[in-house]
Amino acid sequence: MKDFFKVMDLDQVLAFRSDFPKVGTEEIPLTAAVGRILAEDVRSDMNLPYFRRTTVDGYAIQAASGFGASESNPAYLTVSGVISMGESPDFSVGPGKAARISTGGMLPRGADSVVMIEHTEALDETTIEVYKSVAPGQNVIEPGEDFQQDEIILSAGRKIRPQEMGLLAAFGRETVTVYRKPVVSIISTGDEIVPINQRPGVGQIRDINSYTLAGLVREAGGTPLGFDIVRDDYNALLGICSEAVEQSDMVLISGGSSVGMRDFTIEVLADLPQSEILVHGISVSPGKPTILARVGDKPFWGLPGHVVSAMVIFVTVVRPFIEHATGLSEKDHRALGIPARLSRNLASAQGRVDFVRVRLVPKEDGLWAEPVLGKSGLINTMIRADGLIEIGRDTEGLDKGEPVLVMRV
Ligand SMILES: Nc1nc2c(c(=O)[nH]1)N[C@H]1C(S)=C(S)[C@@H](COP(=O)(O)OP(=O)(O)OC[C@H]3O[C@@H](n4cnc5c(N)ncnc54)[C@H](O)[C@@H]3O)O[C@H]1N2
Ligand code: MOO
Repeated sequence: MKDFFKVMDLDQVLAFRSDFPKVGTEEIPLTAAVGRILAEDVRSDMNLPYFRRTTVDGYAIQAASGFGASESNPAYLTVSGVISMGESPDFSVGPGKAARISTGGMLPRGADSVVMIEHTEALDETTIEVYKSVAPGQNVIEPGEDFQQDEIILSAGRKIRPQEMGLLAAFGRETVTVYRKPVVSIISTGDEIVPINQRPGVGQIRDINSYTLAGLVREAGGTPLGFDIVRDDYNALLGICSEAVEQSDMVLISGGSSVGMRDFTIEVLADLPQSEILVHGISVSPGKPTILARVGDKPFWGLPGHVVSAMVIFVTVVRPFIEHATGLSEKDHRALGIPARLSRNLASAQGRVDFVRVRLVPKEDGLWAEPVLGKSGLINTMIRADGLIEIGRDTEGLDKGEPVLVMRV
């Protein structure tokens, strides 16, 4: 009988990431950059903001001119000008003076703060009463307060979110160099699997994994490349696998990873040119029957066929490899979960890591994680779940009320 012959711990498997290269880079328009991974360090070529600017509508003054001012004892200041937006004021504000200014306007020389319009009253064209004092620097953004000239404002490996797009825009970057999106081939195998546009006959099932995996690949920053369903046939599988390796940066094949009579994945992988089996079996549940091979310099995964197992292995193992390929600075999704408390006791076998599907339930006393139990062939358990919790390999289980981290799925 066949057997799993290279069973490894999760962390041993994850350590293989560094054996694989990152994908190349490309220059893209800033408008298309959201979700991409920066491949360059970006340096500021000027202060942001470039000039001292106010955050309110009011009067630019020297703070000392209004010290001690109150409703009952206002300070009287002389208006020496109005500041036009987008221009540098050509006058200064001395002691006892004020200049009308709008939000975002540049402070004139001499002024160090801005008193809000609602804390003043104009007595006539040139005189105001100030009812509230301001501290030096109040209601003002200093030059370089946001970002200083000549600093690294974003480092390579950073995921570009809308706020990073805004920052790049602030520095006039119309294009940005990012890592290419890794192309990930997705192959489903099994004589019983039919395309989703067919009504399954008795003994058949529609291809679920190609779709869950394509969604997961996209979420992880890759581009999925779909293939036709492959029958349980050594030659057919070998042909498609060779094609997939040619056309992509990583291959995922689901089904046929176990040790049954029709599980050819391991043989095909062993026979592909320049192939080395790194892992055959991971000490996790669900998803033990997982294969990782290196074909040339590309990772090739045999994922378990069960719909939940394929997803769990993707988010816990495959995703970190995709993120590595995209150049993303290391991000530990398992450690970044949402803190919650377990709603019931959970038993677990020692010697393997268990990933348990949970639903998040907000209650008066905080967030609770309620296990969604069920076989790993049932997609409904993933539909009802909000995430996964991890039970460590040296733990016999968790007690009701114990703190857990919920990794979103
Ligand atoms: N004697 C043993 N049998 C099994 C073991 C074991 O350790 N010893 N492990 C079980 C576990 S756990 C899993 S998971 C499966 C994994 O098996 P395979 O990776 O070889 O997958 P298949 O047998 O091809 O399929 C399993 C199951 O999933 C369905 N499937 C497959 N592909 C798809 C798809 N694209 N869409 C929807 N459903 C799919 C398939 O019809 C099977 O029902 O092995 C256990 N057996
Ligand atoms: O490991 Mo299987 O992947 O438990 O269902």
